[in-house]
Parts: sequence; structure tokens; C-alpha cells
Amino acid sequence: MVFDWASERPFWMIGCGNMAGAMLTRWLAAGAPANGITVIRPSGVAPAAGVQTLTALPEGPVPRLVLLGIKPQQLDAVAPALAARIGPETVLVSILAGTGCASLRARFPAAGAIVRAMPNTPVALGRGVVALTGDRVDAVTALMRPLGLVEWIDDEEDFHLVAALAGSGPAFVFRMIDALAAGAADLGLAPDQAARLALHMVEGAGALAAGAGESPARLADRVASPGGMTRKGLDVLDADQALARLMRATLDATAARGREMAAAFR
Ligand SMILES: NC(=O)c1ccc[n+]([C@@H]2O[C@H](COP(=O)([O-])OP(=O)(O)OC[C@H]3O[C@@H](n4cnc5c(N)ncnc54)[C@H](OP(=O)(O)O)[C@@H]3O)[C@@H](O)[C@H]2O)c1
Ligand code: PRO
Repeated sequence: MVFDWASERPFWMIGCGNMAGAMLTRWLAAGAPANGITVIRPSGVAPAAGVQTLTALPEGPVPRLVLLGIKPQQLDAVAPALAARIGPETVLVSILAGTGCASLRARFPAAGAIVRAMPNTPVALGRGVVALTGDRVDAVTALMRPLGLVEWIDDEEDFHLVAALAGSGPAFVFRMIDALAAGAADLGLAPDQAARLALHMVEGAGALAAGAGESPARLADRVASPGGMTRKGLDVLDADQALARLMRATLDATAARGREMAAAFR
């Protein structure tokens, strides 16, 4: 199913910062009509040419689609006025981390459907991940398709972990790129050259893993020539499950904050 930009309007984007802006960038690049989207944000700064950008909700018909792209801390400032404009024909899609469907339903009781989405910033290139939970709306699946991999999550409780892995994940990879470059620089390479090598290596390795049809473990074995040098490095990562434990602890701390936010923004 292809998203029908002509009939799914008005389409309001409430907030259009780093994350919603990345989604908009991709939708426009994939052919969405700029005049089919209205952005509402306090700064009034148009995120792209041709996109109607307002500082307050527009007059006129009830929106078909609302993408909530504000921070969870801003929800209670935004919800009352927005709720008054939403009707049963409205599908509300929220990208707010740690803000459950029940919290959204309590604030937007008239909405026809409520979907939580957890995108990540690589959606700007159409190579992101968008996890979805809540009311299963085919049009939302179609809307998210141009952004990258779309996955529905059955149990909303899993969404904290999904958000940690897919939503926050790019930040962890960016840290790893920096750590690889810093390590090489510390061992003697010129820092700018180390940064270039680390970045392109990760880009190529990710693309290879995505297209290989083989597990990352198998691909790692292919790099580690018997009796060669890579195995010695893998041994450092694998000793006492050092990397696996670090990744687990990273995801655990991230998801725990999601649960904490869910408790705070009930
Ligand atoms: N960043 C990520 O990688 C990521 C990934 C997944 C989910 N998320 C979720 O995405 C949401 C936004 O995060 P972000 O990183 O994009 O934050 P951000 O860059 O700070 O964007 C927040 C947006 O909210 C707008 N805003 C603030 N008050 C508003 C109001 N009263 N009415 C309408 N709009 C208002 C801001 O408008 P102005 O720009 O005009 O000030 C801005 O466009 C969060 O809920 C977060 O959990 C983020
Ligand atoms: N960025 C948002 C946060 O840090 C949600 C996942 C990615 O809260």
C-alpha cells in the first residue's frame, strides 16, 4: 500500500525539530507534496520550501493525520488546544519517547486511532528504522515505508527497549566511530585521517552486513584470517564478553530512562 498524500490531508506536524524534521526531509525527497503538510512550531521557521509553517493551529477542517514531534516535557502545554481540534477521523502518530498509548489516549480522547512511532535520524536518508505500536493503521505503515525498515511491535512494554536499540542506537554507533578513531589516533595515526578511516569503514561494514545475507558473526569470521591479526582484536572484544556486556548495559540504562519517563509523563 502506498501512502495517499492527496486524500490524507490535512496533515499537521506538531513540532519539527531534529527527528520530525528528518522524517519530513525524507518524505519530501520521496515525492510528498510540500503543500500537503502543515508544520506548527513556536519558531515559525519553515523546515523546507513550500511547507506551510504556522505558530498556532490552523483554522479549517479536522486533520486526518497529526504527527506529534515535540518533546514529552512539552506534551501538556500542547495537548489541550490540539485535543479540541481532533476528531474520530484523525489518526494521531506520536514519536515521543516514554509516552505510552494510554497517556496519549487520555489527552486525545476523540482521536480515531493512536499510533506510537519510534524513528531514528537515518530516516532522513530513507535508511532508518521506524518501530510502530498501538492501533494498527495501514496508512501509517505506508507513510513510514519511505523512511526505511518499518516494524510493528505487539507488546508496548517492549517499546522502551526498541527505542533504546533503534531510536537511540545511532548515537551509540556515532560514539563507536569516534572511539575507533580516537583509539587509532592515540596509537599514532593522524587524528583527521583516523576519523576518515573509521567513518568510511563503519559505513562500508554496515552496508555489507545489510546486504550480505550472512550473520554479522560469520562476516566477522571472514575478516579474521586464520593465524592473522583480526582475531587478536576480536579476542579483546570477546574476552569476558566485554563488548556484549557493554552493549547490554548501554541498552538497559537507556530503556530504564524510557520507563522512568513513562512513569513521569503518565
Ligand atoms: N532525536 C531523535 O533521534 C529521536 C528519535 C526518536 C524519537 N524522538 C522523539 O522526538 C521528539 C522530538 O525530539 P527532537 O530531538 O526532534 O527534539 P527537538 O529538535 O528539540 O524538536 C522539538 C520540536 O518541538 C517544537 N515545539 C516546542 N514547543 C512546541 C509547542 N508548544 N508547539 C508545537 N511545537 C513545539 C520545537 O519547535 P521550534 O523548533 O520552533 O522551537 C521543535 O521543532 C521527542 O519526543 C523524542 O522523544 C527523537
Ligand atoms: N532520542 C530520544 C531520546 O533521547 C528518543 C530516542 C532517541 O529521548
